[in-house]
Amino acid sequence: MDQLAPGERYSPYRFFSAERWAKFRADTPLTLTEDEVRRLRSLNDPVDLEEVRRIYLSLSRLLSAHVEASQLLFQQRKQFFSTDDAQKSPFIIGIAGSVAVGKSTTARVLKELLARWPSSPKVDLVTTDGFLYPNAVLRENNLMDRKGFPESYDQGAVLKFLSEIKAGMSNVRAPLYSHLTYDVLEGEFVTIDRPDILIFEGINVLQTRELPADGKAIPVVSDFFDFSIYIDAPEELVHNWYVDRFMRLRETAFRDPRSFFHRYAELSSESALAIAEQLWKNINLKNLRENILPTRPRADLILRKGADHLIEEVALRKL
Ligand SMILES: Nc1ncnc2c1ncn2[C@@H]1O[C@H](COP(=O)(O)OP(=O)(O)O)[C@@H](O)[C@H]1O
Ligand SMILES: CC(C)(COP(=O)(O)O)[C@@H](O)C(=O)NCCC(=O)O
Repeated sequence: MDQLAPGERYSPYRFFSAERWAKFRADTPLTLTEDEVRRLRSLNDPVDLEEVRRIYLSLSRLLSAHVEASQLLFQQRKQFFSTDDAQKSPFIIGIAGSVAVGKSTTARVLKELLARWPSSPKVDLVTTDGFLYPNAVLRENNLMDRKGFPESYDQGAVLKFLSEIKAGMSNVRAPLYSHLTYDVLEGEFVTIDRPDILIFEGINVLQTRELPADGKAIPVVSDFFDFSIYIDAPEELVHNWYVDRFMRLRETAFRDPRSFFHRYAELSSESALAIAEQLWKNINLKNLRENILPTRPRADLILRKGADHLIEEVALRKL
């Protein structure tokens, strides 16, 4: 299951090497600078302007075609219903993938590229960590070792948020999370006010649930998506990225006394390494195998990374 399917004939995807994919950029202009990319990337993610040129410009062009097509369909629906008062809802892009695979960098780079289209769309980005239950609730329910698993999120709040966004409502609030305190920021929200495009990023966004026996289906998060992306990489590489990042954070963020992991800043590197390995193996790897990787075949587009976070292969769902 670790390789993307090599045979295209019976696959729902078309596969492209990064080099072939880069050609679909056509005349899409490069609207970011090296400094901007550096500012957008996460700790330990070496994405640079060349990677934006190679991968993200073609992706931006593809997404532009999808957004245009959805606007056209919206106009046709209006004609179909002979109505003029239909509310245009935001185009929602979901981004999924393992912890430490680099979702945040991709989401931020895309947000900037899309916002710089000639039509200057309003693009917002929301991450799902704000919808995690607060640590107090997780502790009460013995779920601290299940952070990131489906049951650690307030799924009802996620669905309410997305259905309000899709209904075209203004000033919809999303809760916020702090990686520093490792907890939801109580009473802090970001307000999303009718964007043209919303990027919704998190490990769990393509998850499904069992079909209800009574036929009364509750929606899943991806029911609200117009396009979905899964960021993929071999398990061993993601493991290395997680551990390397943890060791870098130990020298930076963990030094802050407010950091949940502050106590690890003073540990020997061997002990810190052992903790990182434990967090990876007992929580994030388990979650990747049980809940995240199984959702990969649901994505419209899969970006497959190799060493150094560089994308080596792109798989696009056939129409
Ligand atoms: N313990 C931490 N302290 C500070 N920042 C963190 C910590 N863990 C993760 N981050 C940052 O949070 C963001 C999200 O990380 P993560 O959920 O692992 O997803 P991804 O690496 O796919 O973007 C990244 O920008 C990462 O650098
Ligand atoms: C907060 C996360 C679950 C990521 O959540 P997401 O933003 O994808 O909803 C993850 O960064 C995390 O904290 N995992 C728990 C184990 C660990 O400390 O690495």
